Amino acid sequence: MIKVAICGGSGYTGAELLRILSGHHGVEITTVTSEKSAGKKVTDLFPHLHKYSYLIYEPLDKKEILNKADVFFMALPHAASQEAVDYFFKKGKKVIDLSADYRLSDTAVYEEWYKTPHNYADTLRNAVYGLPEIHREEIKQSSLIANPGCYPTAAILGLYPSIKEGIIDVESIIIDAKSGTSGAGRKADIGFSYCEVNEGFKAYGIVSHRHTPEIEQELSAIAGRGIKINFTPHLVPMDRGIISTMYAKMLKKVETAEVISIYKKYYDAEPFVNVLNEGVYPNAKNVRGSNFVEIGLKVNNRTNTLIIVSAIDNLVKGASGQAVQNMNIIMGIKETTALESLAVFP
Ligand SMILES: NC(=O)C1=CN([C@@H]2O[C@H](COP(=O)(O)OP(=O)(O)OC[C@H]3O[C@@H](n4cnc5c(N)ncnc54)[C@H](OP(=O)(O)O)[C@@H]3O)[C@@H](O)[C@H]2O)C=CC1
Ligand SMILES: CC(=O)N[C@@H](CCC(=O)OP(=O)(O)O)C(=O)O
Repeated sequence: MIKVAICGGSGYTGAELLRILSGHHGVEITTVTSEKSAGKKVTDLFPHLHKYSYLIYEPLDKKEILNKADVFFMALPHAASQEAVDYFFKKGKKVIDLSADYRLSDTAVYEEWYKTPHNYADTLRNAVYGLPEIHREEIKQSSLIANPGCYPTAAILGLYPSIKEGIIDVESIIIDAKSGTSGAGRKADIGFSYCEVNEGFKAYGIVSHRHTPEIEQELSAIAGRGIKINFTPHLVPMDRGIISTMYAKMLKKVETAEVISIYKKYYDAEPFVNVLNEGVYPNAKNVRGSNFVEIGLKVNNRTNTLIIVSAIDNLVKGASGQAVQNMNIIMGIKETTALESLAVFP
């Protein structure tokens, strides 16, 4: 049995880790942390997680919980994660960080976009960006996984084959993404209260969203040169789900059917990527509650543009599902364990 601790187990991604791991027979959850709910049962906050009636939240006391687990999931806000990740990693534990603290390989870029210091450049050098479809071999060798952001997961997987195959002009990429409200976490915030979000639909973080450098870092590595993107996120009144619609000018004359066939070849062996047939486009509902990614493609011959649409569940492939996928890889377990469920539809 792999002993698992979830630091930040009272938030949405922490709760989603518990839900997914409830179907993982090789795992025992020994520790869940919360500062505000220390002393309460998991089921006091989340009755749907009744399988865990024995689990009681405790504060994140690093020394106290160190020997209770082999794998530490860090489901904490960025900045709050940095020190604890460094501590558990240096003590020889496997660490999967759901925050953004170890995703950007350059601390100066992190500090510019997150407006907070990064104090662990030495540990950062050991982190692998945990997108299995692109970095599986490095993930296998690593004990510190920087689990990707939700928008970057949808965008990078959608763009990867087109960039790799030189189909699109990387200077022209536009990423227009929409997320459900759980993407903002469970914390109380007026901007995410019912009346503010329900029946609304708004753009935010234009030009300034902190996922911009993360997407640029990964796309630049794929392209082999520096890429700058236009990325605009939107908030939609759904609980969960991301749709990312991407546009790029084409460098080659390729018809839709051929682009789809290239994508199918790229993702043929990938258990969680579903490239849709011509004329079928992603729906956030088709991936809700699942670790799947849907990708739809269409060439606009009139404007010489490739349009790529990807859909994920932000809490699953965009966070906790991908984190479990990474745990399975680093622990040498079948990668799809506890992740095979199809979407909840409708
Ligand atoms: N929501 C999403 O779709 C995605 C989220 N992420 C990232 O995952 C991480 C967790 O997100 P999410 O679950 O949504 O966030 P939530 O706000 O829902 O939960 C945050 C958790 O962190 C704990 N926490 C907050 N501050 C501290 C602190 N200073 N020290 C210790 N514990 C603390 C909270 O505990 P307490 O009970 O004490 O408040 C809570 O358990 C974030 O970094 C987020 O950016 C990544 C991809 C997608
Ligand atoms: C709807 C919404 O608010 N979404 C979040 C993204 C969540 C996420 O993936 O954030 P991290 O990179 O911090 O892990 C946001 O835009 O800030």
